[in-house]
Amino acid sequence: MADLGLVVASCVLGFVSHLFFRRYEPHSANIAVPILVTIPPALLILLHYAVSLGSILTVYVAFLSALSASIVVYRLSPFHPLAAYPGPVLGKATQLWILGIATAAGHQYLYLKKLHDQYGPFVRIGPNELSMIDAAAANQILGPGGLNKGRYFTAGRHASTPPTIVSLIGDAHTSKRRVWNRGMTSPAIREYNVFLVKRTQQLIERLQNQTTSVDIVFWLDLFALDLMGDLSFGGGFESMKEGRDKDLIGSRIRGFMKYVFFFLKTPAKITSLIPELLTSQPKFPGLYQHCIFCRKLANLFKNSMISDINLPSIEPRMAHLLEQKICGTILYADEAGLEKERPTLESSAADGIVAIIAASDTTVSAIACCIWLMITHPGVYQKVQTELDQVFPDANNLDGIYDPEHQELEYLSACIQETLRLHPPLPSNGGPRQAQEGDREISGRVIPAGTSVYTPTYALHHRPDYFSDPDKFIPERWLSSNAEPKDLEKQTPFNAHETSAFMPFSLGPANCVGQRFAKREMLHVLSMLLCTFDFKFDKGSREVETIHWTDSIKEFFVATRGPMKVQLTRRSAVQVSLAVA
Ligand code: HEM
Repeated sequence: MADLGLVVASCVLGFVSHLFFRRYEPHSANIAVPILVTIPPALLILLHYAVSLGSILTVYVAFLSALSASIVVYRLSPFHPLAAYPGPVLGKATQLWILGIATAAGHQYLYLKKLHDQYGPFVRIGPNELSMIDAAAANQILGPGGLNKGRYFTAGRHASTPPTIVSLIGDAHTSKRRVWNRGMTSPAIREYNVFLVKRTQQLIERLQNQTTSVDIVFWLDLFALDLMGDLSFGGGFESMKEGRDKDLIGSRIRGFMKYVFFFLKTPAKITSLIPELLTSQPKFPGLYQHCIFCRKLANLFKNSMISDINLPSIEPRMAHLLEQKICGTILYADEAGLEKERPTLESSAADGIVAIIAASDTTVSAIACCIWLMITHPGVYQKVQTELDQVFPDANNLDGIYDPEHQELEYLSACIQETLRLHPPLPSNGGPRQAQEGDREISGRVIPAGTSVYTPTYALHHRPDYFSDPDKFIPERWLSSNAEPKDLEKQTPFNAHETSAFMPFSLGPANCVGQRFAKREMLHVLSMLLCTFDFKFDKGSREVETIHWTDSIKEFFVATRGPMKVQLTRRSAVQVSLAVA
C-alpha cells in the first residue's frame, strides 16, 4: 500500500515543478530531462523515506501524474494566454494530437480546413500553436516586419550539416536570401531556359516511346530531378535516360521531408534529443539515413566538384559550376566580392540540395494536378487545346514555345493559377512562424511570445468569402476580364475574388525565392505536353477508377501524391516537331 504522505508530497512537488517550468520553460530536453529524473528521488531522501523499488515507483508515478495533470488543466484553463482562441480540446491539451494527425495520414491540411470550418479563421490547434486563415493577418505574419521562422526550422538539423536558406533565421537568412535572389533574376532565369527546354524535350521523347499507359507522376518526378540536377550541380542526374531514379534521390528526399515534417510538429523539448540519438544510431537505418542525407549528399558533391575542377579538360556541364552560372550564380556573386564571406563549397552544395528539394516535388505536384484537372474537366481541356493550337499553329516552328513569358497563353496560365489555388503544393505553407521576442499584435489579436502561428494556404484558398465556389475548378476567375468582383445581385461565380488571399508561394521575406522560375517551368512543361499529346485516363487503371486521384495527395511539408496512369495519344492536329534550334 503506497504511503499517502509520500503520494501527497510527490503530487505537490509535481504542481510546484509545473509552476517552475511555466516560469522558466526549458527549450531543451537536455535541461528538462535531468531535472525531471532527479527531483523525485531527491524528495525521498529529503523526507527520509526508505529507498526501495516500491517507493521510487510511487514517487515517480505520483509526481509525473500531478505534473501532467497540472499542465493539461492549465492549458485548458482561462488563465492560459491563448484561452481566448477557440479550438479542439485535445489540440489545446497536447501538441502530440496534431503531431499524430499530421504524420499518420499526411492529412494535416484537410484537418486544419475542417477546424477552420468549425471554429472560424483564428483557431488554437496546439497548446501554444495557432492557425490563421485571414488574408490581412497572413500579410502581417509573413510580410516584412512580421514574425520570424520558428525554432522548428532548425530543430531537425544535425550540427554537422551546413545551414541553408531554409534553416536560417533573421540576419543570417537575409544575407543568404540576397545571394539566392541574385540567382533568380530575369537574366539568370533566362539562362536556365536552355535546360528547361532540353529536359522537357527529353521528357516528351521518353513518353512517346512508352507503348503502354504511363504513370505521368513517375515521369514528371524523374524530369524534375534531372532538371534541378542541371541547375543545381551542372548535370549528372540522368534518371529519365535510365527510366528510374537510380540513386533513389527522389525517394530519399521524400523520406527526408517526412523526417523534417515530424520535427516541425514535435515539441522542441523532445526534438532536441533526437538528432543526436539518430545520428549516433545507425541501427535505425531509415531515420539515420534521412537524418544525415544532406550531409552525405553535400560531401558527395563536394568531392565530385573538387575532382572535376582538377581535370584538365572541363566538361560543359561543369563549366556551369565553374563559371558559376547556375546554382553557381550564388558562388559567382560571392567571388565578385558582393558578399563579405565566401561560402564554403559544402554550404553551396547544401544550397543546391535545397534547390532540388524545394523545386521538384512542388512543381511536379502542380503540373500533375493541372493535368488531372484537365482530364476531369473536358470543357476546360478543350479551351486549353484551342488556345495552344492558336498560339502554336505551325507545328514545325515552335520558336514561340521558347518565349519565356508565354503571355499569349492566358487561359492555360489561368488554369495553373486555379490549380495552385485548389491544391497548393505546400498546403500548410511550410512551417509556422513564431512570436519570439515579446508579445505581438496581429489583426488586433495578441500573439503571446513563444506562440507558433500557421497560415495554412489550402484552408485559406478554400474560404468561400475569398473565392466564390471555392471547391470548384474555375480557371475563368483568373482571366483579366473576370478578375474584378461583380455586381452582387448578379450572383456570378466571381462575386468573391480576393487576390490578397492567394498565396501558393507564401509572402514576405521568406516567400518562395524560385516562384518566377516555377511559373515558367509549369507553363512550359504543360504547354509542350498538352500540345503534343491527348491525355486520357487509362481505362484499366485501378487508381483512377477507384479513387479520386487528389485524395492521394498527402502533406509532409510538401505535397506528395500517388501514381496517375494515363494513355497518351500523339495529337494529329498539331504535328509537333521536337527539334530544338
Ligand atoms: C509550384 C512550385 C513551387 C511552390 C508552390 C513553392 C512554394 C513555396 C512556399 C510556400 C515557400 C515558403 C515556405 C515557408 O514559408 O515556410 C517556398 C520557399 C522556398 N522555395 Fe519554393 N515553391 C515552388 C517552387 C520552387 C522552385 C522551382 C525553387 C527553386 C528553384 C524554390 C525554392 C524555394 C526556396 C529556396 C525557398 C525558401 C525561401 C526562404 O526561406 O527564403 N521553390 N516555396
